[in-house]
Amino acid sequence: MNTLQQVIDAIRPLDTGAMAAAQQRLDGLLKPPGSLGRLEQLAVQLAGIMGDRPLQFDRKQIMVMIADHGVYEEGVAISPRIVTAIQAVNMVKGITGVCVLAANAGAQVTAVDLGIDSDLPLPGLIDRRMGRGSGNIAAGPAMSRDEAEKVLEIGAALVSEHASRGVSLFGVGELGMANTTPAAALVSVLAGVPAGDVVGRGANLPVALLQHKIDVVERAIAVNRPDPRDGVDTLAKVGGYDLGGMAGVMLGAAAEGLPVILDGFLSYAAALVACRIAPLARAYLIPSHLSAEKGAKIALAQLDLRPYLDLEMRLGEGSGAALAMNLVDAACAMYHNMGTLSASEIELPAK
Ligand SMILES: Cc1cc2ncn([C@H]3O[C@H](COP(=O)(O)O)[C@@H](O)[C@H]3O)c2cc1C
Ligand SMILES: O=C(O)c1cccnc1
Repeated sequence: MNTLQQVIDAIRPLDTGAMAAAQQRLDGLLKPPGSLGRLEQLAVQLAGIMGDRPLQFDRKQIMVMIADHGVYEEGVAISPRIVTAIQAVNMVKGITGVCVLAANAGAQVTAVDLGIDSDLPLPGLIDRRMGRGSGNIAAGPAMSRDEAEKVLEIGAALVSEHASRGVSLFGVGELGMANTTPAAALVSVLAGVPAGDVVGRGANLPVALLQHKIDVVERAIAVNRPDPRDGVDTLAKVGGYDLGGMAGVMLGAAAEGLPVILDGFLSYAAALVACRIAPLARAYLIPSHLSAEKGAKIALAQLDLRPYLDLEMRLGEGSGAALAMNLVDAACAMYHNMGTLSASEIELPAK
């Protein structure tokens, strides 16, 4: 398994030559140049990521990073804690939202246990358990710095294992009751905004409990004093195993030179961690949808990413990443299969 430093050192800027060539091809396709809008920009980004490799993604994989959270005990979530384990098993059964949307996009789902609070390993999950949930961030750190590095390395290693088996497009997802609390703490710290601006209702927390959740996030930051310049420190102090695993998947994909599609709010928090650790990783991130969670816009603005879809979704699991895989396929189909202006002897004035 590569060390975090090796993963960081392997990340390269995008291939600007391939991007210029892709732009030229797009401008020559049978349409007014630019008229396929952001689908064209997506194709250019993908071309820059793939360089001289084919712009084609036959094997797609959504990595669902799963863990419990000590901060659950502060009463910041209303779903029973056991739902993490139950829903993890449902991932293996293929009946969750992400599984159904992934199947519809021709993608596989891998469910990774990074720290579910359960007596025994759960059948069908990849067991990378770091413990039975991270620490309660309202009282102390989520994990040690060593554990934070390890969970990032685990996420990156899972990507390289799948890449060596031919996966060329990744999506991130997560599962973990109460995880919108550490995610809000990460966004508050890394975007430098008050907790009240980024704490949302997660999975239907009653509005009456929202101020309590804000107080818990503020306490977590006051107790742990994370250093916003240090992504690993911030993850260790106010993050969680699932969020760290997601950041690791992003760093791993960037290190492999492969695109990785974000999901909702939890993925934005993890992306802020990944980009704080390795700013070059950002170029490999493909936003999918605008989560309905409060704080989504702030997190995406900090990442300087504009989502493609706005379906008012707030499920998580990787559901938005699965949907955006259809967009990636569309961008590739457009790029390869459209006719050209020149073959139809059409000449257009410059853009
Ligand atoms: C049945 C069920 C399925 C889910 N799938 C994703 N989440 C989402 O909700 C949780 C975060 O919200 P909070 O911080 O309020 O607990 C995470 O597990 C997230 O993946 C679910 C939540 C539930 C209840
Ligand atoms: O944005 C998300 O993905 C999200 C929001 C709330 C709860 N679970 C997931």
